[in-house]
Amino acid sequence: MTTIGSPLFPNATRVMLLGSGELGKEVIIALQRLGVETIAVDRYENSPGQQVAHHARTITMSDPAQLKALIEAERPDIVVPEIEAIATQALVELEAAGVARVIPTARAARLTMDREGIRRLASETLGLPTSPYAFCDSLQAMQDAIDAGIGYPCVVKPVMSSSGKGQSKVDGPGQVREAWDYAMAGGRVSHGRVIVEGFIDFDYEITLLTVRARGADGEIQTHFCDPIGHLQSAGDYIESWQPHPMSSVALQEARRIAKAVTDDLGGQGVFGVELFVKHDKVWFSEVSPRPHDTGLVTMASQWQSEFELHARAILGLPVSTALRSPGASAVIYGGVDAQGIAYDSVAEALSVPQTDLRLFGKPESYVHRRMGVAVAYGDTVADARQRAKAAAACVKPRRA
Ligand SMILES: Nc1ncnc2c1ncn2[C@@H]1O[C@H](COP(=O)(O)OP(=O)(O)OP(=O)(O)O)[C@@H](O)[C@H]1O
Ligand SMILES: NCC(=O)N[C@@H]1O[C@H](COP(=O)([O-])[O-])[C@@H](O)[C@H]1O
Ligand SMILES: [Mg+2]
Repeated sequence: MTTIGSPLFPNATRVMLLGSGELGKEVIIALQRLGVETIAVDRYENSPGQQVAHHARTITMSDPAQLKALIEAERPDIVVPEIEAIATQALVELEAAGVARVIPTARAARLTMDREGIRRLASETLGLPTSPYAFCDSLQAMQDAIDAGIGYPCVVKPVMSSSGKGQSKVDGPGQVREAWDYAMAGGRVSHGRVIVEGFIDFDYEITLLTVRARGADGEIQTHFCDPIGHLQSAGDYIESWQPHPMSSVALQEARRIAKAVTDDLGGQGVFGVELFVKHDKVWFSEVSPRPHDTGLVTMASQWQSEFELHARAILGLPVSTALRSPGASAVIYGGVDAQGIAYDSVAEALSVPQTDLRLFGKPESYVHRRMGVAVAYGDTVADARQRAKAAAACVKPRRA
């Protein structure tokens, strides 16, 4: 039996989001619709989620002392990591001490915040197919790893980064130093360590949203959403669509890999399992133990979006991953470096039939910061993609 209290009363069911960007904002809205009291935490004030939560807190989430102090003071029933750059070791300790229930588990948050943790688990412990890789602490070590077998082209990424920050493709020896310097400057938390991966020449890549939720019998069940196809530019997603067609062999393999990883990580909630596919061969790339940016499309394509699924799964409620319609999403970048920007031509965007917009309300725009997204549904994926792109292209962010 799941009981939910009343927000702002002593019996409230209180959920704390660690990271409150565009993804957390939607999780918070989903939780609030179920009567949950929400606490949005982020590294800066007036983050998207903080604008809609009952409570807003701003701390350095990568500082274990600050994170512990906040969780001990607030004592939420559930703690939901939303971004990688968190002092996850503090979460492990708080969970072990019975102070916090972390989604999906503190160990999953710790392993996935660092590319090394999740890559070694997937490849070396679970034996899943991945690109060849090496972890390196210096430019020389990276050059040696490339020469010793990773080869060219390869991809260099800080061990702690997301949305392509600090990531670059290296086509030959002349680009190695540049890739190292870019990685050092681009991580979310500077660590001086990178992963260098052999480049996989895939036909397409997908996110397989995988939900671990309790069934009526109280046992954890694994549910798969339809595969989400996506396009990336500079390591960051620009378009996604659902469903992405796959051969039954590749789909079965994708589900096998997703199940193996999520079974090991455990807990309850949504996972975004990123996979590369060529013919019937599937490689594991990485996994988010939380809703995924490419999954924004599910706001148009599923009966229960990935955010609603996450809210339900963590509260122990039933879930359905059923598709409602083919759908697509297209990203709106800031285009300018400025605070308090304005968005022109919103009506034109929404005059594209079967579309919707999310303007995240981030207080500060950068040229390449994701500030909004257009979502669309259609008779086919091609139709939905065309609508989402048309709507996104209408929106014109500018200096106020
Ligand atoms: N080894 C590889 N071979 C080919 N393409 C790659 C490889 N690694 C990464 N990419 C491309 O770069 C994209 C981003 O890589 P990755 O997911 O590792 O970065 P990220 O910073 O974690 O991004 P996000 O936070 O958006 O998931 C991938 O979706 C893929 O398109
Ligand atoms: N790929 C991970 C991802 O999309 N994460 C989303 O972006 C936010 C950070 O955005 P910001 O860098 O613009 O503050 C995070 O809080 C999360 O919502
Ligand atoms: Mg990724």
